[in-house]
Amino acid sequence: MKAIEIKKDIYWVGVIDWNLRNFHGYRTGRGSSYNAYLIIDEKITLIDTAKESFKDELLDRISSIIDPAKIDYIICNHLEQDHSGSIPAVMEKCPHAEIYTCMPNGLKNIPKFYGDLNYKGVKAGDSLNIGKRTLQFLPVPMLHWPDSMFTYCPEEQILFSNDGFGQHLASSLRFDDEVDYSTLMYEAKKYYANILMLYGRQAETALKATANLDIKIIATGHGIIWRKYVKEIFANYTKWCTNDVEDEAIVVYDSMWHSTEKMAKFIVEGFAQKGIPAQLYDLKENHISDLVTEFLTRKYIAVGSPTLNNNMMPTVASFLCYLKGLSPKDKNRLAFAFGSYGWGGQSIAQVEEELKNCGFTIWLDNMRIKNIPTKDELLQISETILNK
Ligand SMILES: Cc1cc2nc3c(=O)[nH]c(=O)nc-3n(C[C@H](O)[C@H](O)[C@H](O)COP(=O)(O)O)c2cc1C
Repeated sequence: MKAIEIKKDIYWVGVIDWNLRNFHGYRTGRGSSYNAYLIIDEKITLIDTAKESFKDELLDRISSIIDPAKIDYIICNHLEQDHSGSIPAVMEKCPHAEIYTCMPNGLKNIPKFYGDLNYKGVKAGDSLNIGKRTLQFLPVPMLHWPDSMFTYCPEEQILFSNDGFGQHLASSLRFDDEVDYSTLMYEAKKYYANILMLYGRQAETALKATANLDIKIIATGHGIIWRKYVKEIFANYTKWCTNDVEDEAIVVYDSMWHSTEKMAKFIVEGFAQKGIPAQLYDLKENHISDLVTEFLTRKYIAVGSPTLNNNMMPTVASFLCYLKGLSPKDKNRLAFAFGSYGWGGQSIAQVEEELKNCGFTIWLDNMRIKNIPTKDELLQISETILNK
């Protein structure tokens, strides 16, 4: 396993997780990578590590450039184990190295992960001279853990952004101009939606903190390194974190006997007649992590469930639980609930309640239809949307 030079004396020494398909519930259909970077300077510096199970691959790539015993500094931009898990394995090779982590939370928490090692805390404005180069630390708390930080190298104009701007995308290629642009941007959007959407304010702060930096390369902690499309990924992050949505709708439902499904189709029809593009998703066929990705840039959301044993269907509950956790709590997002029922029909109000808990504005009274909808009832649905 060889290191890949991304700039003179700066190497990607990460690992590729080709077969990763589930990252704590986020479906990662294209795998991922855990990117680490080795800087050869007067002080040899390793930026981030990798999941513990990939430690041999990481050490192999480092060893293709230098003996890991020579590492002086390890920068831990984020404590989560996919980036920090190989710290003990690396420290076994270079026991005198110093580990830099963000203050206060990184420094406070890291001993619970890796015991008593040689930790140094850094804060906003701190920098570390490593020889010809300097590393400046930019804490980005809650993007997406309390200890998260970016590390910037002004001499090289590289931002080591850890989870920021990352994508779960496994590839033997390392740079944005080498891979398919729409796949790359879709995976960056999916990553933002599933990991960072609830931290929009923190993302905005992070963007402001980097606005005055000259950044030619964003060396991410996952996936592909940005060098050609730096402006584009910054522009998209600005859109995503400010809830700059399109006048488009997403309709999500489950259905046992197709009645709620019929309603869903006439909801899409109503949006289409109104000139609002809408996409329809059956929760039996679609993964919630794909649906929140679609939701990210759409203004309208309609969620439907028939009543099952006095409740909404578990698939719908799961989707709403996930959405509520990630929700940007944006009042400009417009929502409503719908569903078919047999007698009590409790599911529809439950769905509406969860949409309120997501922080959305309820745009339409919920739509309830007893048993199988008639043609007239279905036409009424699309007309209600059209006339709103
Ligand atoms: C196992 C089961 C449990 C149900 N429980 C309820 C219930 O508690 N309350 C209710 O109003 N309807 C209940 N229903 C009726 C369905 O909500 C009704 O048939 C509805 O039209 C189904 O919509 P769908 O075709 O979208 O699945 C139940 C149906 C089934 C099959």
